[in-house]
Amino acid sequence: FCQTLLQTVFPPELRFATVKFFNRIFHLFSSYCYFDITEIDGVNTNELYNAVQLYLSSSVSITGSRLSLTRALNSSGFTFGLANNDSIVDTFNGVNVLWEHVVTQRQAQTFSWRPLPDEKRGFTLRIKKKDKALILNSYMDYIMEKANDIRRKNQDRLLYTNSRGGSLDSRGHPWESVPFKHPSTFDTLAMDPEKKKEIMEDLQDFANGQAFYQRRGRAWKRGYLLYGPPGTGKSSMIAAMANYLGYDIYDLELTEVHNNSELRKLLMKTTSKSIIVIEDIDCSINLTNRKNNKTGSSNYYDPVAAPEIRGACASGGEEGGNSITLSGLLNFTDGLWSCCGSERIFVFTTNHIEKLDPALLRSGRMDMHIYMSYCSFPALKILLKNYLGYDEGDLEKLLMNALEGVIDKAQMTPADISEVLIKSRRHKERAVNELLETLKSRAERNEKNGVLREKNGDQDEDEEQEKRALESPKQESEVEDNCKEEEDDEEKINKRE
Ligand SMILES: Nc1ncnc2c1ncn2[C@@H]1O[C@H](COP(=O)(O)OP(=O)(O)OP(=O)(O)O)[C@@H](O)[C@H]1O
Ligand SMILES: [Mg+2]
Repeated sequence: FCQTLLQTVFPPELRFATVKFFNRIFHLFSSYCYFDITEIDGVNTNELYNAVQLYLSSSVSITGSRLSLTRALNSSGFTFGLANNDSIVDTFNGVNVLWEHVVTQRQAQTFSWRPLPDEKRGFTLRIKKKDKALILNSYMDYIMEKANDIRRKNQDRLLYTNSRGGSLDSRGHPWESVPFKHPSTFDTLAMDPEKKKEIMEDLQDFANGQAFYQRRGRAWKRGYLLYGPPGTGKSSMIAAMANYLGYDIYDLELTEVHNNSELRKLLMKTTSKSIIVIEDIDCSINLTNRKNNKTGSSNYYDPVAAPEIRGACASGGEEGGNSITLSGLLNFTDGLWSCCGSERIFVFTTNHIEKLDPALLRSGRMDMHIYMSYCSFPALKILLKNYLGYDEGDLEKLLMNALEGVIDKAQMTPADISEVLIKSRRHKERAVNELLETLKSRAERNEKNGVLREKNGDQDEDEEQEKRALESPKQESEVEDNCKEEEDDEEKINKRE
């Protein structure tokens, strides 16, 4: 009766104002203040929410009595979390704070551009008012840092892809991710040890170079262009880089990106400490620069990607403005947008460096051009060690000399060679002999082809010629390097192989 009376006597506005008033009074006398960290902030995913979740997972696992336990698909580890509406006390600089995980059901969905999750999740942080300044100044930074560390250490790194096209998931992410478990490392990568060392040092310099980049007013990013025939380890190199630095990989499928602004959005949603990869860039560039496409396909042309690209060309005309342009791509890597995060590595791969637009190759765009060559003798030694366990002195000198004599002429890729070795890895000696035979026959065939070519005169798609074509952009940038001449020891940038 009283309630009905109240409702009739007090109009809703007045009731609302009364509640607000009492809330005010309560907060005035309360010694605590509260911070809500919701999972979704308007339309964007709140990075802080994920960080808090991860940060708390370490302390929750020890002290919590009711935990949520999750394991991402294909992941090798579990993540503890605070159960719904549960709370935990954390201590920072001697100050106690209380975290509560608040989960409420979302009301029936009103109209929205994209579906929102059914549950509204968030953390509430309760701290004493007197500790507010102390905590906010450093606690949040501490949490972000700690969460990143935990993720890199405990969890698998992630491989992101934009295969969904332009659509976003219910949490507003354009990227889909899976745990990244590629076993390739710099130890397993067969290539010239000196070149390998140079790349590893370059990566290390980059990762430790925050102050260097800051002081020189450069965005903290680095670009690598990997080029060479298929099966020479370009993708393996990217995996090795990610494993070496502990970075996530964003594998950008350009054929799924419809226009420049979509490309920008994708970039904005990448996190720092990541490698952004565009494979087979020559195929993707042809997507819009169709004038350059007249050269047609060649023996390295990716047969899987080809129909897709042709389809994309047919649907998205360059005049319609509905496709990515080269300048859009360059802005992506180099323009103002490329620094909307930090500590990022861009890696482009191509089988045909000569097909790339010079604008992509000019100095400063891709800091290092790395030629992934056919298997050389030092690289072969690494493969023999990795596949058969043979060390430097284990094989007879005569055999090693024979291998050394044919390896360059055979022009076999590390992928070809590992195929031979893996086939008879149970019988090591047989494997080496088979390899020698294969190398010899390949070398012979190449020599014969070479003679044939001299007779025909017009075989333009051969590796020798390609190599020469590959040299030219390199030399060009070397000249630019000399012009720049910043005599600084730290400046190991712009080294070319
Ligand atoms: N340099 C290398 N060291 C060790 N293994 C290699 C190397 N190159 C190739 N391989 C082996 O060959 C396989 C294919 O290599 P990878 O995918 O890295 O070649 P790629 O250069 O990316 O080729 P594509 O141009 O076709 O993409 C790998 O799984 C790896 O086992
Ligand atoms: Mg590859």
